[in-house]
Order: sequence, then C-alpha cells, then structure tokens
Amino acid sequence: MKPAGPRTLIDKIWDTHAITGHDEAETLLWVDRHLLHEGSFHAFNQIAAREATVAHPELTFGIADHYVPTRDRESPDLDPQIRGMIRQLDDNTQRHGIRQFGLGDARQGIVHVAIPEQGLTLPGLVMVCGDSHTSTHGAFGAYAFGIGASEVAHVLATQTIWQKKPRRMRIRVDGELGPGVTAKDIALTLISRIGADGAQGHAIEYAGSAIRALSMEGRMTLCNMSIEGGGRLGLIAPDETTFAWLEGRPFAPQGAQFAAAVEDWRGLVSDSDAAFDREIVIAGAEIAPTVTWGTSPEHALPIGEAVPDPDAIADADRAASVREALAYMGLQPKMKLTEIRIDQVFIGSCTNSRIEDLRAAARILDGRRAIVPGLVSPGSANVKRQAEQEGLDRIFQAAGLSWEDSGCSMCVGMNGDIVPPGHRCASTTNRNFRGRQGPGSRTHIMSPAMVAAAAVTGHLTDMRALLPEASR
Ligand SMILES: CC(C)[C@H](C(=O)O)[C@@H](O)C(=O)O
Ligand code: SF4
Repeated sequence: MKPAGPRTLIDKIWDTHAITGHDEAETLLWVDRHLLHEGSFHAFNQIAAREATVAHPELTFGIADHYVPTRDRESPDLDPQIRGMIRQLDDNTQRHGIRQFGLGDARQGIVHVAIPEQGLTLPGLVMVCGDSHTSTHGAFGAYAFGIGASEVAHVLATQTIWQKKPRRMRIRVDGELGPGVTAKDIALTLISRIGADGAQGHAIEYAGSAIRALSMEGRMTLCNMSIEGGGRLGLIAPDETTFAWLEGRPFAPQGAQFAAAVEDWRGLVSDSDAAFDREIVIAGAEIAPTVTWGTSPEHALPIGEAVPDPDAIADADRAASVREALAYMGLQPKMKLTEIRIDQVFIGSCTNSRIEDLRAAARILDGRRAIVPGLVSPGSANVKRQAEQEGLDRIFQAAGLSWEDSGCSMCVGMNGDIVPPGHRCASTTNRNFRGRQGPGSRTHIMSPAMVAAAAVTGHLTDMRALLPEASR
C-alpha cells in the first residue's frame, strides 16, 4: 500500500515491506536477508524446542566471525569452547540447509564486511542480524538493523519481524572534508555533538555533498556507527558510487537484470519535500581528525584539543561521569590529547577493516616503524588477499605490526585477542566501553590513519603531520 504524500527513503522501504499492522503500534515486516553469526545458537535452540523449521533458508546466510581465531586457525590446540561456538554454527546452518561462509571459506570475514562484498547487501532490502552493527548495510540504501536472540528465532521461523516504526532523522554533512578527515571522524564528531543516545528511536538518513563524496567503504563506516549515536539504523540513498561497487558481485543481479535493478534503485531517494522528524546539519570543513578520550563514543574530541576538566563542568551529573571516565582511563584533566601515550594498536573490526582503511593506515606506516606492538586483522579473507596483492601486508610487517586473519578479534576479545588490564590501545573499532577489549582495557577509538600515526609515535597524534607534504 502506498500512502499519499511525499515520503522519505525510510518510509518507502518500510511501505514495500509492511505486511500488516499499524504505524502507531507494531508492523510486521518482510525480511529479505537474515544474517547469522555464532551468537545465533540461542535462536536455533529456541526453534528446536518448538520443533519449528527455518522458513526461508535461501534468504538466510551464516558466517563465523565473533569467535574465530586470527592466527593458527587449523591448530589442534584451539580453545575447545571457541571451537564449540564455531562448530555449533556449522551444525545449525547445515541442518537447516542454510548457506554458510565458515572458518575455512574463502569468503569468510566479519559479517558486515564479507556479506556486502558478496553482493548480498542491495538497495531497498530489509536486512536483519542478531548484531547491533547491522546498520552498516544501510550504506547501500538497505533498511538494516540489529535484532535480539528471540527475534532471530522469529525471523528464522517466519522470515518476518514485528517493528515499531522509528522516527526519521536526517543528518546532512555539506561541503568538503579536509585532508585526512574520514567517515570515522564524521561519525565521532556527530556522536560527540548529539550524545550516545542522541538518535534514540530514530532511523537516520545521511545526506549532503560530503556524504555523496564518500566511497562505499566510508559509507559503511558511518552507517556502522549510527548505533553508537543511539540510532535504530542509518542509511544512505544509493547512487552511482553504490551501483559501480555492486556490479559484478557474485550474488548481485547480473547483466540485463543488473541494469533493470539499477533503474528501480534510482527511485530509492527521499522525495524532495518529504518531512523528517529531526534534522541536523554539519559543515564538513569543521570536522577534524577525532579521537575518544573516555568510555563512551560520545567522549570524542578533535585531536588538537585537551582532555576535559570535570571541575569546569557546571552540570554535577555530567562532571561526575567525566571524572569516572578519566579515572578509568588513567588520564589527567586538561592534558593534551596528543600527550596520551599508548601501549598497543589494533586495526580491524566491522567499522574500519576494509581495503581502503588498510591503505590509509599503510600510507602512514610506509617506511616507518611502530614503537608499540599491534595487530592488523583485515575484515575478510577477500580484503586480506587484496591487501597482500597490493603489498600492504609487507608494509604492516615491516613496521612491526602483526598481520593476521579476519574476524571480530580485538574489537570485542571473544576469540582471545585482548588488551591486558590497564593497557591503552589506539583502535579503529567502534566501542570504547569499559573493558570492551578485555577486562581493565582502555580504548581510544579513531580512524585507521590516526591509529597508524599513534603506532609510530607511541602517543595520540595528528596524522596530518605525517602525511606527505603535497597532500596536507
Ligand atoms: C556479540 C554481538 C551480539 C555484539 C553486538 O550486538 O553488537 C557485538 O558484535 C558488539 O559489537 O558488541
Ligand atoms: S567487529 Fe566488533 S563491532 Fe563489529 S560485529 Fe564484531 S564485535 Fe561487533
């Protein structure tokens, strides 16, 4: 049913997937793609207990990422618990005839990196996964969001999901980004302004010339972090950049079908007079390379600034929370961000482990040595192969960083890759919560080039100072 009046892209996708229900209450939506990782075992247990079957195994895709080892994958000494998590996904997908990109598969990788690579993420689809960062797929103009374990069971059994319609927020980033400023910096700047719950209850559409100018990799980074600003999801209307990226991907429509699909996809834009519940505008030129200093992604500042001083904050609750964050992070009020020394670095995660991310880090590391240890985990087996063809692995290794296999790895530490207690890590990930990278770990999040710059200096550093003069 197509309601009258101008509609946003969010409404358009919603309307074509609504089966029954009311916008004011809950609506049953059709799900075009359901993605599973190792955490899906709860849901499989639930459907087994009800003797239910998987309604549409052909629309369901499994991939092992959260627990997979980044080194010695075939080792017989693999932690039995980790092996068990991976085997469970193998068994559950096999039993139900679900396609899986498992540990040894050439297409394996972090679900939000490897699934788009296969052309499974397409404009206009509704996509779900039992993982909050499913918003990443919104980069292609898909309506993609994370769901909980019992919802995973519901989708397995019915290929549908009940949803309350989110409010619509548009975030426009206009103008040009400065040298070295990336999608990660847009995301951190935005979250620092609206707060970690600023977009709560909203689906976000990113628009504006700075967003249009982003590559697909950059768009994925930005949509990925919509969740850290409290959004339900984030998406970007598909355009020529999207179509060019998708053409020829294994699961994308091929040949004449692709051309026909592109014609349809061109209609996936918000009508020019469509109303949003909230609108935010940021000037691209205002955004600087940004880092987090605290224990929430909203604790982010441009690299040229200093750690906040809780004594200077009037609001008592906010002052107390800043004080606690600084205590956990082991930082002094008012110290310059560039004075923060780090113990190690991590380049990886569904936020920033794509080929463009690795190129940006390698560009800074080329010909230099890291003075702290670090791990580079490419986002997928495909990214790893491409990076090796380009010689990026040699740059990372020559700089002293270890180059390993793909998975969630040190983003969350479930596979055993952790930051030791009290250690400080400059990381390309999306969450700097207490203990996120291991009990007692301290995380500073930033772009891949900023992590590379921190690796070579041993402290948080403005990467622009390390760029070749011509590109500054
Ligand atoms: C383990 C998984 C369910 C979780 C998520 O939902 O995001 C993880 O990917 C994370 O990033 O914290
Ligand atoms: S890489 Fe990190 S953020 Fe992404 S899905 Fe894995 S654990 Fe979650």
